Amino acid sequence: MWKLESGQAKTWGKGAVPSTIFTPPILCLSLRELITPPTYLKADCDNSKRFIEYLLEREDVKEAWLEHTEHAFVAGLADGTLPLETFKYYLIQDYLYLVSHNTKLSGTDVDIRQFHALTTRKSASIVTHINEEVKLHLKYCEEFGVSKEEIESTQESQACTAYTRYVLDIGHSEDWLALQISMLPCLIGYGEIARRLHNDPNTEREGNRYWQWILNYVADDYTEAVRVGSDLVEKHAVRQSPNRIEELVRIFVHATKMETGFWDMGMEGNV
Ligand SMILES: Cc1ncc(CO)c(N)n1
Repeated sequence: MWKLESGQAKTWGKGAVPSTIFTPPILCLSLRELITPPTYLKADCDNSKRFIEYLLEREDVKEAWLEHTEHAFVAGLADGTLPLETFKYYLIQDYLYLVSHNTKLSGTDVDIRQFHALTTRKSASIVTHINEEVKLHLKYCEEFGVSKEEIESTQESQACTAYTRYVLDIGHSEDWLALQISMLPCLIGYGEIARRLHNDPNTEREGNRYWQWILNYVADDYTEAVRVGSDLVEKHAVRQSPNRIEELVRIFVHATKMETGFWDMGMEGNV
């Protein structure tokens, strides 16, 4: 994030008139950076590829992405073999995860620029959707015999805490786009997993108690949230320098590993 160095503050004119002179970030970029298109728009790339597509096809992203989207937990949802207690524990933690994102990212208890921006810009749709998902989740938990009281008396797992605090940390220490990228695996991952399982003829439908989970994430409201969130990232990604893209990719990979950690936590039970 760009901070005002103490040496940058200057008094302007006579008396105590304002002001701090802020060095715009653009001055700190080299000319080369400014005129070089982002790596994924270079001549040797297929320019029609959008940023997210480019991201997911990168060798250094692919492995982490597959580990998350094709996790054993996901396979257990697809064929219905995931033990019920495992799923219930995951569900509780997922609720705590969503609530944590919801309250912390909605700007209600964090007063920093990015979070205000999140609630006031269109990107709020991501947070708004989380809001919706929280409500849905409670109903879904009930169907599995998990009450609100049980959820609220359960401690957050380490994986849950690590993930939500990582996103918060990016929000505090980086800028708005970095925050969006740190939430991108969360947004697009479940959408991609559910779409794949939904289209796969080998997925158990009848008699699979987790089929509804798949349906939840192919539902219109979720796919719409994915579309809006993705479009927003696309819009801003084209304006980033190559160095910045590399930084964002690192954030994306880290957040993806946090998603995998969340499934691991689900499989391993109470950690
Ligand atoms: C851990 C996790 N990632 C993504 C989603 C989708 O919003 C979710 N509910 N939980």
